[in-house]
Amino acid sequence: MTDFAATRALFHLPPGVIYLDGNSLGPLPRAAEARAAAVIREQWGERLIRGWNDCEWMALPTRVGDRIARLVGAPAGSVITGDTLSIKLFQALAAAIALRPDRRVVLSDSGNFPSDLYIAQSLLDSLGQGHELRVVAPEAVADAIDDSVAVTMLTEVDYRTGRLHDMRALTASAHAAGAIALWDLAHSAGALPVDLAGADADFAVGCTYKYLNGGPGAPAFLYLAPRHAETARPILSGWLGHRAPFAFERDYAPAPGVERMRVGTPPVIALSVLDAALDVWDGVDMADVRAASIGLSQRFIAEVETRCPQLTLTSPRDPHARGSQVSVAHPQAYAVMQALIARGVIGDVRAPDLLRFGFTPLYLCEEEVVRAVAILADVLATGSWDRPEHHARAAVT
Ligand SMILES: Cc1ncc(COP(=O)(O)O)c(C=O)c1O
Ligand SMILES: Nc1c(O)cccc1C(=O)C[C@H](N)C(=O)O
Repeated sequence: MTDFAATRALFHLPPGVIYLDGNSLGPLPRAAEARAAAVIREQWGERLIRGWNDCEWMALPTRVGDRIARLVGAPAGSVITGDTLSIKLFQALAAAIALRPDRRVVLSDSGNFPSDLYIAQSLLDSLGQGHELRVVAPEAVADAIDDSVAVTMLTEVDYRTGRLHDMRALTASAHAAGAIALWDLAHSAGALPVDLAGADADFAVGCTYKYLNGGPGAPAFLYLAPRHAETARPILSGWLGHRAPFAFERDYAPAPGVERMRVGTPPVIALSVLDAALDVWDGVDMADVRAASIGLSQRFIAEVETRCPQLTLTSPRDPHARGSQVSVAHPQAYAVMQALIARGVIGDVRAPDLLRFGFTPLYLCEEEVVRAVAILADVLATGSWDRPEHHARAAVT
């Protein structure tokens, strides 16, 4: 049984804050702070360039990848870390398309994160071979998979509503139609059990700054199914994806397995911080996390529906049909959220009208959820959100 009081003690949480935004940016694991200082002072500071060998910096992308693999149901040696999610998505999609050279359609849905759709469209345009990005409603994905589809490119958990796709069923449908299945796990990794191998996914990508608590801009990850490991073509063929980077050969030859999806120099400090952040997961059972997260989000919904008649639930009511976040609509969502944040309850908003809250049992308990909704109810009932300072828009939301 996971000891959530013990995991909570591993985080620095600012006093007076109830943090319901770990689905966007996880809080600081104490070990990450110590590791950052040690890597900067002792490794970079003292070892200088010798750190590449003495501190095994070059192995970080795979070593950290293996730790993430355990959390997303992937075998060791199938996950690489580095770059950003947008870059890893580009690489995975390009490699997936190349595995189906006779097909021209990439299928996605309108709930996908815009960056994924932008990246896909720009990649398809650059190929100049008449590829089409077909975007359907999330509920229409299953029926839209046919033998024109080269790749299904889906984000398992919708960033706005938390709606959860059935990864196993949709991957099976994609394969039955001869397509490749690519999954974005940005809102899944560390939020709920993911079984990439069991679902038979071909590619997956994800970020580590949300539920994996790797810090702002933390490196992304990419999963390559072992069956494609020797055939997938890395499109951003950087030198560190070469089979022998320090041979400095004129021509590119891919490294074995997922290592070919490396691009350039690993972000050593960021990967070290992420490595330390992942210590939190030692001894954590993802099934326990899921059960606790459902408990928190169900309690949140029940409290909101009892105390906040001004809000409308926009997430699936069935906890098994959503990830670890809940959104509710209010016409003045932005100002309401600013008023809430001013009272110490941090969530976020997504335009035009969604208040979004993430549930992270590693450091959040039910009493805080109840208290957060009491404050939200007060903000709504008193109209304290309707002050000029709460309407002033920040650049990043
Ligand atoms: C589903 C999804 N895909 C892609 C991204 C973009 O990731 P990044 O900005 O790290 O490249 C995000 C979040 O920003 C996301 O939620
Ligand atoms: N990646 C982000 C950033 O650099 C700044 C602010 C927010 C983010 C996010 O992660 C957005 C996020 N993917 C979302 O679910 O909306």
